[in-house]
Amino acid sequence: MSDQPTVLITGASSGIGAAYADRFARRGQDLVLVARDEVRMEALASKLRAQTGVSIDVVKADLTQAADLAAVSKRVREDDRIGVLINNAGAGLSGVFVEQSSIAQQNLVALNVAAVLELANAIAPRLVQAGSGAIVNIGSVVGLAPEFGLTTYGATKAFVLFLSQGLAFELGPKGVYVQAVLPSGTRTEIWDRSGADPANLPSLMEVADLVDAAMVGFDRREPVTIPPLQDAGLWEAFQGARQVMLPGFATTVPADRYRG
Ligand SMILES: NC(=O)C1=CN([C@@H]2O[C@H](COP(=O)(O)OP(=O)(O)OC[C@H]3O[C@@H](n4cnc5c(N)ncnc54)[C@H](OP(=O)(O)O)[C@@H]3O)[C@@H](O)[C@H]2O)C=CC1
Ligand SMILES: CC(=O)[C@H](N)C(=O)O
Repeated sequence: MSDQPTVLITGASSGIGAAYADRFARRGQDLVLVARDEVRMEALASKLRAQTGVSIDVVKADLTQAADLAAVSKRVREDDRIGVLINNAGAGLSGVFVEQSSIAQQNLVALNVAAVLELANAIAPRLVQAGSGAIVNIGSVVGLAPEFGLTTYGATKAFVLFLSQGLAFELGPKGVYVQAVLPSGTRTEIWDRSGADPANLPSLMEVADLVDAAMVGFDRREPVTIPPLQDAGLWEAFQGARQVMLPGFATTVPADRYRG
């Protein structure tokens, strides 16, 4: 057993989550892999156990199902070897808002929002008590861009960014590191799964490049890591513009433009 914290990764059966599993295993950290496809996770776990010698548990769970989410949440809450949560499981949703069914939107929110929130909620008190550990939430640049037209998906990812920034503000001073990772288009199965038109795919980053960049941000304890953003100054300017507004919210008087 490793003396480093165990890493629980949701959505570890493919794509970004599987790449995270590979990177943390190569750092010698034990893993808990969570997703629905047990066969794929077992295959990944066998390979990584053989290559790295780490211990890996596989947990089959559909995080949109209350009983499965509760079981994973209980594990996160109670297993004090788990010191890093990678909140990665997520899905996309193709089509325009008026054509998406309410149930499809609700399922998306269950996975991309409710499960992320529940697992953060399950681990945070324990990490605060320990004064260490990390929560990594996988958002998306789409959460910054209503103009991309992926309204429901983008809204879930805007939630992930806000949650991460709020948690960083609350938990950072208590020794817990919180990172939001905002990929843009990355070559994974998400496009196929969400029914995206292959003819309209954006240019895609390779998943290994995305996760290696995210790990650089992780090691630097960066609060928000945006691997495709070439000019970090743009993000800083965006944050600065937002923060300039904040003191002005403390007023009891409506702005002049709203007074007749
Ligand atoms: N690829 C991209 O372009 C981008 C991806 N992202 C985000 O990255 C994250 C990972 O996606 P990515 O690797 O690209 O896509 P993949 O489709 O390859 O991976 C998604 C993972 O989530 C798991 N998953 C899906 N539904 C459920 C469920 N109901 N319960 C439990 N696990 C589930 C899948 O496993 P299984 O089917 O076995 O359950 C799989 O392991 C997502 O949050 C996504 O929004 C963000 C920006 C860009
Ligand atoms: C489905 C998508 O839109 C993509 N994964 C992204 O977040 O860029």
